[in-house]
Amino acid sequence: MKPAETVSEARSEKSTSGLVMRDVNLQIGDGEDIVNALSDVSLVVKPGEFVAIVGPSGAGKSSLLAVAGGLTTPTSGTVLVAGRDMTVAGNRERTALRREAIGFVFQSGNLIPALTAEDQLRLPVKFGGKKGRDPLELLAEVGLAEKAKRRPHQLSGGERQRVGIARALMTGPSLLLVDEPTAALDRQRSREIVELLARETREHGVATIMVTHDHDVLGHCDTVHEMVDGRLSRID
Ligand SMILES: Nc1ncnc2c1ncn2[C@@H]1O[C@H](COP(=O)(O)OP(=O)(O)OP(=O)(O)O)[C@@H](O)[C@H]1O
Repeated sequence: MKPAETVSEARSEKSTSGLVMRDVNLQIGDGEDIVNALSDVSLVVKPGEFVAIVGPSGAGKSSLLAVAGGLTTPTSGTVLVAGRDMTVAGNRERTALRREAIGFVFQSGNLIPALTAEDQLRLPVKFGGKKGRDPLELLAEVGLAEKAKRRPHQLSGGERQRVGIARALMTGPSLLLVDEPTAALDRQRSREIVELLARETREHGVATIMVTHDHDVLGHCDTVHEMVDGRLSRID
């Protein structure tokens, strides 16, 4: 049983269309090998808010993204995305919610080698079954108007990352989960990519969480949280 206060808090936050995580625990493994990947993690990210998560390797940052994105079910706790509870949704509903309401951006763009930039953007809409934004307009928004017909090998690392960001925004997600977006980029490109994420977050009212090791880019974020041994605390 959850304490009554937590339940009513979670209910009153149902109208928040970003992310609400309350008292989330994730245990991985069994017996003596059990790892507390997440311990009592609570985090609210409102629409238009840009949150960074830093912390040492193995601290639980990827686990947090996996739970927030409905890829992993936590051992206990509540995870609301766009007001819907990911932890009680069945597999099918969770997949639908993920496609409609959540965008993922990965380290190196994770693009499909054979597809042009424009076609990379059409994919999530094809699978999501939801009317998406106009790919060419979105490519222009991320500074790639001239490169819509290029395939990933004809783009720079920063440009590939921009395509990855545009693709994640195609369905107009409530929540954007970004894992180490600047890992493969130099300083200048890193700054530009994070500036782009900050702008998209604010202009489109997306709740964005970015995991990063790059302390240079934290100035663009609204709040910074640190993950240590599965525990999350706000540091800025
Ligand atoms: N499938 C798994 N089986 C067992 N333990 C796991 C598994 N996945 C993750 N872990 C453990 O859970 C903890 C959190 O891992 P997680 O990948 O979330 O950390 P992280 O902060 O993202 O690390 P990094 O910065 O290196 O990517 C670690 O102790 C890790 O070893």
